[in-house]
Amino acid sequence: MLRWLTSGESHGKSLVGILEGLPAGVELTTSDVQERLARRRLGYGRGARMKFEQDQVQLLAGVRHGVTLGGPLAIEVGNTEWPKWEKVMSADPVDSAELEGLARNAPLTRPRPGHADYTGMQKYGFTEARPVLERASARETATRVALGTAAQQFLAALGITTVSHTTAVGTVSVHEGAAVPRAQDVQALDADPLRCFDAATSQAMVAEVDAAHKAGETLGGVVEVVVDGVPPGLGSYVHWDRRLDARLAGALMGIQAIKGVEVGDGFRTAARRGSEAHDEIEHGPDGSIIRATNRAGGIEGGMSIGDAIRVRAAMKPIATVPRALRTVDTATGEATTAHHQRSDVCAVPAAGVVAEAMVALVIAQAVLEKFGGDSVAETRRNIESYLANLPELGGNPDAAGTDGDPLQAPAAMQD
Ligand SMILES: Cc1cc2nc3c(=O)[nH]c(=O)nc-3n(C[C@H](O)[C@H](O)[C@H](O)COP(=O)(O)O)c2cc1C
Ligand SMILES: C=C(O[C@@H]1CC(C(=O)O)=C[C@@H](OP(=O)(O)O)[C@H]1O)C(=O)O
Repeated sequence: MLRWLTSGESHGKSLVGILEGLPAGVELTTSDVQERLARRRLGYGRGARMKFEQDQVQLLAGVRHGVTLGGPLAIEVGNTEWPKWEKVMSADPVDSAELEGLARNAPLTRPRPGHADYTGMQKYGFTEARPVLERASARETATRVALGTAAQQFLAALGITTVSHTTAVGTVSVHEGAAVPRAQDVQALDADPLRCFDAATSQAMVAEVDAAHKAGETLGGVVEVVVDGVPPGLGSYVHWDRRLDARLAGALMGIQAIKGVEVGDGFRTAARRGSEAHDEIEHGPDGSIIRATNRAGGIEGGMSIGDAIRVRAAMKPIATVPRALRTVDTATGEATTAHHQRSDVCAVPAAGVVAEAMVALVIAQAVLEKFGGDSVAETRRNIESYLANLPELGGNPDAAGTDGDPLQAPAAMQD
């Protein structure tokens, strides 16, 4: 079973992630992780912190000479800003005289609507928001991207690729039916200020961010993750918690500020008639069974069907609004405005990179559940054997690749 945990505070010394259950033989280097983390920092509209703070990656355990060993993987993402926070965030007690007068240590008693501040203080018994926001902050997503890199490397070795892109920022969105990026488009996406695959829409998104910035506002948006090469049959219809769509949705909703998830055409499907909503089954040119469309996003009955998986996540606008929202000072009870030092105007492109990492972790988990394997080679063998024996029910008897026997695998999949 693949499982993962993250630890660390926004202004702590380091974030640490542990990934347990990854097979041996996955190629993974420090620069692979660094590269993905750099991608998470991209995006028009991110705040000052992305410029002055750096991620310092160390593969602490589970990898030797660039290849995983099969034991738990431990990745540290150190924070170059730590010297400035050493006293404020010290694990050990600090003399109160040393903290006195430190602006960074000023109690945050004006909780931000839309963030975890107020209820976090109530729930954990804090009198100010610092101890809450340190963990609630999306800085933690750096760890997910680091662990997601390992999952993506594993999946890539099996021919499964993941890519994310921005489909909406505020009111600007890519048009229905716009081209969907694939793995080979990652460089082009990274070069786009908003990781949007449509140049004209991207320009409009830049203008939307500029307008929000000028107005002291923040923005949300929508990201999409596309996974190619997934074999049919991951997940299951037999129980709610085994459904692949449910697991992907849970992982995406677990990202800070994500408020909605769509699988395939999702909410748009709800407005269609049945005949326009589903993916009809037909014979491809070689007689194999294919789908005429991919509206379902590659998942039916809680199982991957073998077509590209497409999932979208909707992000709410950043909670730390420069034009500060109304709140109550928890120390005095007076009506006031929420604390604001700085913030991202829009972090949607970064959320896409995080979403991609979460999707990769869930798909890797589902692959290992179905196919097992202590080494990548073993997982690959198991997948090949499964595919070679997967019956192509209803294949065209006259076409190459099947003799029409429903239990006969297509020739292309046989050893
Ligand atoms: C990549 C990323 C960057 C974010 N940057 C900020 C930020 O600069 N300021 C802020 O207030 N919230 C930011 N957020 C959102 C907060 O983390 C989020 O609003 C908070 O956790 C509450 O959201 P929730 O109700 O979904 O938990 C960011 C989220 C993500 C995913
Ligand atoms: C540090 C990161 O994101 C942070 C996530 C975040 C939040 O409230 O979620 C708030 C901001 O931090 P601050 O309030 O200190 O400016 C972001 O910069 C990061 O993604 O690495």
